[in-house]
Amino acid sequence: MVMASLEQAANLYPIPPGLAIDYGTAGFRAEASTLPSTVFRTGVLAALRSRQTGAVTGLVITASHNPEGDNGIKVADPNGGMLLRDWEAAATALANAPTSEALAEAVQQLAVREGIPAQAPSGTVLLARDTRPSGPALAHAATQGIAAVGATVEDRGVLTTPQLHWMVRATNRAEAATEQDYFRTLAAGFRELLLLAGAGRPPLAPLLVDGANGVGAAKVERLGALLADTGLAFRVRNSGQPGEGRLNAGCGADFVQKEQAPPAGVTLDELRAGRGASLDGDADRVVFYHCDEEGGFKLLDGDKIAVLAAGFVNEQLQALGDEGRRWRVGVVQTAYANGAATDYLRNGLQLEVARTATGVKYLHEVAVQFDVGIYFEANGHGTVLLSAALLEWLHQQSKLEGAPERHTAVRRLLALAGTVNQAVGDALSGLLLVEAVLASRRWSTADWDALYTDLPSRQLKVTVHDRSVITTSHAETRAVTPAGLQDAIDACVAGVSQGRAFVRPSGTENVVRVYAEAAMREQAASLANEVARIVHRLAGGLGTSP
Ligand SMILES: CC(=O)N[C@H]1[C@@H](OP(=O)(O)O)O[C@H](CO)[C@@H](O)[C@@H]1O
Ligand SMILES: [Mg+2]
Repeated sequence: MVMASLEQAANLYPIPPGLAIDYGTAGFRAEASTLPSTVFRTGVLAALRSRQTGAVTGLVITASHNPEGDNGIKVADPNGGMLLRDWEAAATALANAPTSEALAEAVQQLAVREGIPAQAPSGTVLLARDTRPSGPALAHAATQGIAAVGATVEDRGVLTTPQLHWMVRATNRAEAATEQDYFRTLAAGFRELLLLAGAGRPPLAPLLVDGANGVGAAKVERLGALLADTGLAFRVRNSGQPGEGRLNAGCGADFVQKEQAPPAGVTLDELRAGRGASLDGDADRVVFYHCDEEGGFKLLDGDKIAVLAAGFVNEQLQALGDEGRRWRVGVVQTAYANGAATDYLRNGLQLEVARTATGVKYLHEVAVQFDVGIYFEANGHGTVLLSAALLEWLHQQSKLEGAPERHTAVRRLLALAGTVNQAVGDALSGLLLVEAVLASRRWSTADWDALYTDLPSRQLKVTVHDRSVITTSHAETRAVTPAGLQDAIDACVAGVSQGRAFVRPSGTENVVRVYAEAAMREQAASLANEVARIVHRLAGGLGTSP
């Protein structure tokens, strides 16, 4: 590596005064104008990771559900998953190195620590961005960073986050890895699942899709066009076209899930006729909703998707008898999972449920330990992963003669692995997964919703002077600091029927998140309010108390 050229290139991207940025829940995120140096340096890091592993890595420029003026950057590891956690600290160190000399030094240290030989292959990074106006300039900064350490960049243009992750995984497996291949793979899996649903199934109902005015809108249109002959009809709202609203403003998966309300441009009346779904700003999350019998808005969140997927997988494995039952199925959730969902998975479906900290990188790590690992955050970010051993066994089984039900189960599981992105959570996969399972089961949205009843819950955000004063333990369900915070929360929860509440600093926004659930809606809301006031009082709240 030629450090002089790195230093020279880095001089064009000086770090803004006072910058302190952290590789958080899902990469770096901040107001876009503060990001060029961070993005340049993350380009350097992704190139080094590629060089170290001898495989391509990926970079996506996006701030997902954040407002349009923010942006960010995430690294895709060679397996298509999130950046190895060991490397996150290096990403933070590189981003915060105060001068270009300090950056070169940090790069040297990383090269030594990770044993990256000077003569290693130069490295290749696949690059993509979402639709934010700040994207092209930041993509240029990333390109410069990648080039500064002699690696090659392949700019794939505007893509969803999961598309880029899928491409990284496919490239490193020497599989076809263009965007067209991505669409073809998902579509082929979906067609197979529909075929196996049998001739008697009702036609697919049209689905309203809220594209959050982001990258997912155009991609979902393309997917829909490819599958039009199956009867799948996406009616896209918040498409980001001129005249529509702004990215994530009053729409998108995060808004709908947190507010438990329909997105802009979708009325309850329309939902009476069919279900809707909302993607987030980079299309790695999806939540569904419908209008219930009382005429109210009902959310079907990531927990509901996990339950639907888990039940379907479970049923296929059961159909394979003792041999099927020897494969371990596990569902991974975070503390935000509704208590009723966890209960249904454990006691209704008799499945193993694991719990991790927030952020799909943690869920994914645990999910890969199962033969079928199903993970979804309540906000709709997740996927279904099938192990290599299970896939190989299924391929063998698919070649054998056997009872038709057995054969169907094998083919369904294989089709699932194509439909559902095996690299990361993917909203487009989520749409197809839900539609295919509902069609297979001949279920309406109401049938799906009726599997279990969510405990009422409420989420709030509190702005504090420094959110890092809150530290947590037990998968973020207990506050360790500041002193007295957890005791005060415990005291509030104590009197509430089926009450549960926790707080944690967000890793993507400058807020503290409050979660509360309880047997009754009003109790969940007042518990959340009370806890928010405690946070404001004990953790340095800004402005007036909530
Ligand atoms: C409560 C919640 O939804 N938190 C989200 C949010 O993280 P925070 O660290 O809570 O800001 O964004 C993450 C990235 O999309 C996602 O993984 C996570 O689940
Ligand atoms: Mg996202």
